[in-house]
Formats: sequence, structure tokens, C-alpha cells
Amino acid sequence: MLFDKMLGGLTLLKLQQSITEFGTLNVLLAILAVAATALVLDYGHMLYMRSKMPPGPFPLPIIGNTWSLPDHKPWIWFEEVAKQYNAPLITIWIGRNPTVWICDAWCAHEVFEKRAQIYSSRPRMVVFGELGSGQSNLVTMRTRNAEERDHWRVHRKLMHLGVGVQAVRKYREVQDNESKVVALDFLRDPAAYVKHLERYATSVVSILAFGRRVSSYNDPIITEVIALMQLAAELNVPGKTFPMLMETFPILAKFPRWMPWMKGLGNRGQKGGHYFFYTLAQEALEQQAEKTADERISIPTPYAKTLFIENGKYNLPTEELSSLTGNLFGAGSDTSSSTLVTFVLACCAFPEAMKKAQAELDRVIGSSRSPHWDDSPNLPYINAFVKEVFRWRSVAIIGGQPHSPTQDDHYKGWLIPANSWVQGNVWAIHHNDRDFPEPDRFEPERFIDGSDWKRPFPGDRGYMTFGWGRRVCSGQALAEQGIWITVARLLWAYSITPAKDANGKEIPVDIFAFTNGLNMRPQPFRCDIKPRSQELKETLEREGNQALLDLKPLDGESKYRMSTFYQEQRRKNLTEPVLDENGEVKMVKIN
Ligand code: HEM
Repeated sequence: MLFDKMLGGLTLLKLQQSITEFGTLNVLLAILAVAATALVLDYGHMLYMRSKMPPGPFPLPIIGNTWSLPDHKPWIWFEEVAKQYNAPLITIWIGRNPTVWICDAWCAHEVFEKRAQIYSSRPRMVVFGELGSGQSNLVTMRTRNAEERDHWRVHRKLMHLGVGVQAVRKYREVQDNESKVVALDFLRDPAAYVKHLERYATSVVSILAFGRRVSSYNDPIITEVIALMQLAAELNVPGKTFPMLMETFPILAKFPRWMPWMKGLGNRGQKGGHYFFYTLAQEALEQQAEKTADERISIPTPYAKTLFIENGKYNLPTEELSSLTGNLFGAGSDTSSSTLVTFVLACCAFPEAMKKAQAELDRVIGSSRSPHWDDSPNLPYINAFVKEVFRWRSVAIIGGQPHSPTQDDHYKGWLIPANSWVQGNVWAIHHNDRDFPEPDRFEPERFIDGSDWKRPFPGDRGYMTFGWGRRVCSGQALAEQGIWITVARLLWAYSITPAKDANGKEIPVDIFAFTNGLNMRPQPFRCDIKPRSQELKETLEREGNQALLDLKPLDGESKYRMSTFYQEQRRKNLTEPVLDENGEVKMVKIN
């Protein structure tokens, strides 16, 4: 130890002597020369890569194209750049990090679907991953080698047990009932339609995850989770202010949160971020145990319980179990509610489509009951309408998270390097007038065979709203099932039109006014929501009140609040959750 110190002292002394001998100026010049050479070599490498990769604007050293990114909605700019280069995919340099943006459906299908085997991984993500919930979360998990792939498969499988195609059929009844409650809420308080839709989406995932419904739109679980998701969604949009600098220089992420490039990150991701959801899962099991045998029969088994039982086989650490239940909220509430708000906007802006849908519902369903999934084969226009809701203004506008190839790949002669960021620009894909003529028009006929609006499109769904290949959204079945029933029921029940001004004139809605997050939704707008007839009103009241009775056994409350959870833990127990070396959350004493 002493010897080491002496040696250190001597080395420092020697260095000082050499600097004096060589001259301070010369040392500075030498450092500058080394830095300049490194910069030239690095820029040379960037330009070499640029010559091989898909086309795109000229990058500058170190900052790449970051300087030319627009402040808002970069996906529109990427679409323009792709048109400018007449290319289905382009390269945009975010700092020194080349990101490939796929702006064409056929290219996305070829790359993400047909070559899924090498495109199923995620890149290293400092901001959304490491500074967020970590990359041990299914959403951001990497699959570069057999071990990582096996681990990801376990997560996917466990998620599938909760929200796979078969699993979600078990939740049809509660989803149906919750959507009947939304119809009732629209009647009682139409001005708060956004809040009703948020309550609906959050309640469905809460029932699924924890066996407990969310009965009031003031429940903090809604506001807190949606606010958290919107912050994450905004942070993950590339732009000038985006803390992308850290993706290029990950070392910057090790600095304290008050450094300027950490602006806006808050405390997210610190100290066992998902521990909150683990606590909710444990609480759900305790509440489940307190229910009577009869009550337990009438409600589906919460996913938290299935997860804890199944985990006997896999032994996942607490943090990962937490993230699996947390994902239901994180990935499922904001996305579904935003899609439904988009549906309301579409009705206001395109009344002809709404009226056609209602004519079909009147013909097939009538007014003595509301529609059900079993009616779907007889409701082709409604089916097409729901698909158009997913296509017209897709919520996950940049396809959720980036994919990353596990080896170098080529598309039409262009290089897509291993480990790079490859992102699907869903805006451009769904906005291409070759595939969707007059793309800003809400036109369900695009999905009707034999219609003049229909064009060929890769894949069997006709849209790419839920992503691609092996990373396709795990909650797709739940979301599609829930959006279908809610859209069909609200169309059946209500006339939805733009609000009127003091002179009784309609205030036009803006079909381009959307938020800037990677999950986008319409900016707030006012509308009039009125039952289409007295008979329909009576039916929806009867069905809504019955649904509330049927959902009663799922009523319950959590004693935890996300916003105060960690402070409470500290105050009450003088402990806080930390992750140990195995990723387990454990409570440690605060000094
Ligand atoms: C309208 C509703 C929804 C939309 C538009 C949507 C969209 C997406 C998209 C685009 C992705 C990325 C796919 C890719 O990387 O190729 C994704 C991933 C994911 N979604 Fe959804 N989602 C929705 C609802 C849900 C729901 C309800 C859940 C769960 C209950 C969910 C859970 C997930 C999970 C866990 C992933 C990550 C899958 C993986 O990386 O392997 N999503 N979603």
C-alpha cells in the first residue's frame, strides 16, 4: 500500500519534471494534436459509414444531424427526408450514433418481419433503458446471444400467460362490462370523456394484473401512471433537446442528476423503480385471500398470482417480476386511452364515416341491446372502422422501441450495422399515399375488400400499429379486443360532434394537433356527445347499471400511491428499497 503510494508520488513527480522540461505549451499542443487526430479519425469513420449506410443528410463531427432535428414531431421530418432521397429508409446521425428510420411498409415488412431472427434485439439504450427501468425489462431487453434470448423468451412467455390471445378471452366479460360503464359515464358527464377513457383503460389492466378495478377517474394510479408514461414518451423522442448526448457518450449518464444534460429526467429509474408494482402485486394477493369463495369464483385470477406461481419454474428476481406487472400499466393504459381519444376526434372530423357505421349498427344490432364481439362477422364496416382508428393516427407513432440487428445486414445494397438503432416510422408508413390514398382522410373503406380505397399492404392486418416480428406488442390481443368493443359501443350509443360556439356554430377540430410524445394523442378539444335516441339511452343506462353490479366484487382500493411510495417507505420504516447484486429488491436501513 505504502509502496503503491510512493510509486504514485514518484510517477506524478516524474510527470511534472517531464512537463517542465518539455514545456507546458508543447504539452498542450501535443494534447491538442492527439485530440484533433482522434476527431479526424472518428469523423473519417462516420463519413465512411455514411457512404455505406442508407442515405440521409450530411452529418457534422460529433453532433451528427442533431442540430437539424426539428423541436417537435421529428417523424414528419424523417418522412420528408425519405421522400427527398427517394428511399424507403434513411440514416439520421444522432450525435455519433447512426439511426436508421424505415419509412415504408414494404421495407419494414422485409426487414423486421422476414429477417426477424436478426432484428429481434434492442440497442443499448442509456436514457430509456439504463436511466429508466433498466434493460432487464421486457420492453427494452436485448437478445444478442443465446443466454439473453432465453431470458427474453421467459419474459415473453410470462407476459403471454397474462395477455396472450387465449388469456385475454378470459377477460372479455370484465372488458365488456367496463366498456358499458364508459358508455354510462359518457351520458352522465360527457365533458370529461378523456378521463372516462383513461379510467377504462387503467381499470382493465388493473383488474387483469391485480384483480382490482379502478372505479374513479380521480384515482391517482391513473394520473400518476399516465403522467409517468407521458414523461418517458417525451424523453424518448429524438430532438435537439433530447438527452441523446448520453447515447453517444454513455459516461455522461454516470454524473449526478443536476447536470444540464440530465434535465427533465427527475428520479426515474433510481432505487428499484418498479418496486412499487411488486408491492401492489403482493397487496393484490393479500386482498384476494380475504375474498369469500363465492367472490373468488366470479372474478378472473389476477395476473400477479399466476406470475408468482409460474415463477417457481424460472426464479426471476423481484425487480423483473415487478416490471412484468408494471408493463401492463406502463404499456397498456396510455396507449389504449390515447387510441380511444383519437377515435372521438375522428368522429368529430369525419361525420360521414361515423354515420355509415351507425347505419350498420342500427341495421344489425338495433336499440334493445348493445353490440358484442359475437356480432363482429356481421359488422364489416365497424371492423374496418376500428382498423382505420389504428391506422389513421397510430398512437405509437415511431413504433415503440428501436430494434437492433445482431449482425451486419444489407438492404438493397445499403449497410445496416450490427447493434445500430433501427426504428419504424409508423407515421410515414401509414401516411404513404401509394398504400393509403389521401392518408389524412379517415376512410374505413380502405379495409373493405373490393373498395376503390383498398390497396395492397404487407401482412394480414393491414396496419403496423403494434410493431413487428418477434417484438410485436405483447398486449395487441388485449388492446384490439378492448378498442373494438368500446368503439362499437360508443358508435352505437352516441352522436359525437364538434362543440358549438355561442352562436351555435361548430368549432372545427384540428386533425393535426397531436402531442409530441412517442405515444401521441390529440391535444385537448371539446366535443358534444349525445345519445342518438331515447331508446338507446335507456338501453345503455340499463346495461351500464347492471355492469356496475357485476363488477362490484372487483371493487377495492390500494393503500399505496406511486408519488409518495418511496418517501412513505423512508418515513415509516427508515428503510428504502435497493437492488442487490442479483437484481433482488431488498430493504436497507437509512443511516
Ligand atoms: C393501442 C394499444 C397499444 C399499442 C398501439 C401498442 C404498441 C406497441 C408497439 C408499437 C410496441 C413495440 C413493438 C416493436 O418493437 O416492434 C409495443 C411493445 C410492447 N407492448 Fe404494446 N401497445 C398497445 C397496448 C399494449 C398493452 C395493452 C400491453 C399490455 C397489457 C402492451 C404491452 C407491450 C409490451 C410488453 C411490449 C414489449 C414487447 C417486447 O419488446 O418484446 N401493449 N407495443
